[in-house]
Amino acid sequence: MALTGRIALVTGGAQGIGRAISEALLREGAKVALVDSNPEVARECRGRLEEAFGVGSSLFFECDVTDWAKLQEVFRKTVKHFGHLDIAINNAGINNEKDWQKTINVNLTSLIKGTYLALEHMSRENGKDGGVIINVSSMAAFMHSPHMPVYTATKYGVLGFTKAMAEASAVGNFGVRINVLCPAYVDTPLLQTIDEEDKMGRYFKYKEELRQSMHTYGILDPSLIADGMMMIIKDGSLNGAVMKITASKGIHFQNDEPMSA
Ligand SMILES: NC(=O)C1=CN([C@@H]2O[C@H](COP(=O)(O)OP(=O)(O)OC[C@H]3O[C@@H](n4cnc5c(N)ncnc54)[C@H](O)[C@@H]3O)[C@@H](O)[C@H]2O)C=CC1
Ligand SMILES: CCCCCC(=O)/C=C/[C@H]1[C@H](O)CC(=O)[C@@H]1CCCCCCC(=O)O
Repeated sequence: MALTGRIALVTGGAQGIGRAISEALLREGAKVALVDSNPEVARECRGRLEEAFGVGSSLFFECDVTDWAKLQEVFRKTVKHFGHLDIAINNAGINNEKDWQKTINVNLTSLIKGTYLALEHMSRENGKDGGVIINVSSMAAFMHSPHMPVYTATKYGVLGFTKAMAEASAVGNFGVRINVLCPAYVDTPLLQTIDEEDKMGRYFKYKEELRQSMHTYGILDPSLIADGMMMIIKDGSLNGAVMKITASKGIHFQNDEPMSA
């Protein structure tokens, strides 16, 4: 998919991985709707992006992805403003083992809703022209840790949901490629949550072990995750792909064992 004139929507787009992919998309001539619940980071991000890529290349929506009505409105306004939607990246995610139900609501429930909204505006089922969806899981879906059990559960859920939706899209001829991306540790503010007792709750006492895990496995730059996302966006053959990104192997894919009869 060449990106000039393509329209992307990125949740959690104002910081970290979401900001990295938003910048990468803008550099390649796409237009981006950034959806984020944090007005401060969004304001700073907007200033930088408009300075670098011009006013009008991006839209900013202050929206908590758990607010269903607002999320519907954001998708609707994006399509109304730009005319169509080609790329949806469900990236927004948190780590909060204390308020673990919020973690499920942001990381999984709202990602499911974001996927369905993207299909509403992209699927051939609805007379649209197709597109690509990237859902962000984690290597926590392959190497669980005792420190973040609910975060881990949400990332397992994102993996399974996305693989199933890719199959549904193929069977239903949606014309939408649906893929999942599983990074290891990435150098973003999310990692600071391991030092916050109000986020780690009962698992706060394990923070040194988590630090050691980060040291063992390394911490990736967000730009590498953006590179992986761009690969998925540009490779029209990818549907149902599970992209892993680690320090040891870089960008690579999970090869599923064939289903046995
Ligand atoms: N940083 C890491 O080590 C890894 C992160 N991931 C995943 O990557 C995704 C992005 O994470 P990071 O960029 O690291 O986090 P981050 O905390 O740096 O950025 C997340 C962005 O999402 C926004 N956000 C959070 N909750 C929101 C909500 N309810 N509605 C709208 N926006 C919301 C935040 O305001 C922030 O701008 C998450 O799904 C995370 O689970 C996966 C593997 C590793
Ligand atoms: C602190 C909140 C952000 C958590 C980021 C994340 O998703 C971390 C995942 C780790 C999980 O909690 C336990 C792990 O071991 C995950 C990292 C695994 C890295 C594997 C690298 C393997 C390799 O390099 O071959």
